[in-house]
Amino acid sequence: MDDVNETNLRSEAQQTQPSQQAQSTETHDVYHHHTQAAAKGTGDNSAALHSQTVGPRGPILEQDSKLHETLETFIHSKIIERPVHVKGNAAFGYFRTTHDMSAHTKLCFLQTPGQEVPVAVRFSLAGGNKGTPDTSRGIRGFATKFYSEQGVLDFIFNHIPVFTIRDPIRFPESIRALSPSPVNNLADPQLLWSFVARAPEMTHFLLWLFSDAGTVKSYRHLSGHSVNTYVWRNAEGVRKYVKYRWIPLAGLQYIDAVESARLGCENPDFAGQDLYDAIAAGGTVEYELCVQLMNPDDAAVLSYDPLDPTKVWDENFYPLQPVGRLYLNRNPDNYMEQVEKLAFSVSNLLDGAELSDDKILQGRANIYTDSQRRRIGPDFRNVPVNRQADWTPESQITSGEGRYVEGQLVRAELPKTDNFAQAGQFYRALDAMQQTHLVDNLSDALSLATAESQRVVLDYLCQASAALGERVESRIRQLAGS
Ligand code: HEM
Repeated sequence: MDDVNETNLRSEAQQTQPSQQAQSTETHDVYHHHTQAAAKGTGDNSAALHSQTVGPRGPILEQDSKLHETLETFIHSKIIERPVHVKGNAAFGYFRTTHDMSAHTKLCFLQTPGQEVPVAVRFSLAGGNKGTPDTSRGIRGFATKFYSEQGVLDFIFNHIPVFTIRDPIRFPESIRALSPSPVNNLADPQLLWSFVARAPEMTHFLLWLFSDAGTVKSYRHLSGHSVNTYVWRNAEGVRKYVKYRWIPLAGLQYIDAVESARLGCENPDFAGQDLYDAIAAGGTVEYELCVQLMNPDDAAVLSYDPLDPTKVWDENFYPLQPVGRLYLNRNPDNYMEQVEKLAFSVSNLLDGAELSDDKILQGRANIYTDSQRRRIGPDFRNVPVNRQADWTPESQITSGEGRYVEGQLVRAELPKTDNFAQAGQFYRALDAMQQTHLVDNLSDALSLATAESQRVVLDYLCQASAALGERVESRIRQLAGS
């Protein structure tokens, strides 16, 4: 199995022969063996193996271990779902460095243009379940595993640049707000809006979500944002803040609410199918990796905190710098082993890449592997696609080695919150049609909230942009009258 999966992960330059690839599709469970055996029959289509019975009409014997193994193997063929990002699709390929990043980071595969590492990427829907339409409004995940000579590095990104909250202790509450009712498993707008009313920091995220950026048709046309601020450390030990971004080379594309609903009915797996078909037809799906770099001292002079994931960094001051390109050119051939068991963690780091003090990022540091121990089992690192069979706790790269930190233990908000300025900038930067889509989408959803939640959320919108707040309020009045 090890050899087989090693084969699947090699970069394009080292692609395997078709016969080897076919071999990798074989799963060695008893169930599969039986169906294969039946299929090979010469004209006799009866089952290759029967349950052991007393006479041909039964009863079945409890001692029939062949039957037992067959059924027992079947019930273990599924694993526990991820707690979030349940629905997803993956592809394999490689990353090629285009720019020497050694001035900023020791990351082993970013030292020389032309360096290549194999990668696995999983795109996902952050919310919903395995039946949720790919085109429905929501956040898409974009997770990448780089298999370098020094070990594995994971990027676990979302498709919009800002997050809902800035303290991880609110994560369960925020996910419950975006989930169906625990009472009847049906959509309950009060869950979302009562949370938003208690989370002014979510205003920026809300505008992104209800703009057309919240409805995506294809994984080949979306960005990936690190959202969180990470750290790069160079050979001299100098640390810089870094935000990463994947830019789709086929261009960024969003759809509006009408097309989202139409495509969702047509094919709930629209984006997954589109990705699979593009690669199966011999195509390559490509993204450019860019970074924004910041001197940590800038935090003192900025109006916002660069460790706050509800904020973006102004590209005029922190320009996007190209790093390399991602090429996806191979579909998985075993969904369970290569997609469901993919185990990403922000703590899969390499020398030169660290976590910052961004509280959301720190809150994520251990929870991914906790989830994987539960859903895959304690041996999740030994699953070939995760390529960490030699991993030990000592081999883990921990962040900030040697850094001096001092302060009082507190449970406190960041000193600079600035919840509304960037939300207003986002609205003003949209063209007239996009502004109208945002107003309509937001009004339709907010009109279902209680009067009190509406009042509070409208106040947040007005603080972001008086024009936006007024348009949403008047549209809600219109909807109530119609
Ligand atoms: C406190 C904040 C967060 C917590 C507690 C959290 C927790 C989790 C957990 C437990 C999983 C499932 C892991 C697994 O079973 O394999 C997950 C998956 C994921 N998370 Fe987060 N998360 C947080 C914030 C974020 C942020 C800010 C992003 C993006 C920037 C993000 C992106 C993802 C993605 C893309 C996946 C799916 C990975 C895959 O394809 O397997 N999460 N998260």
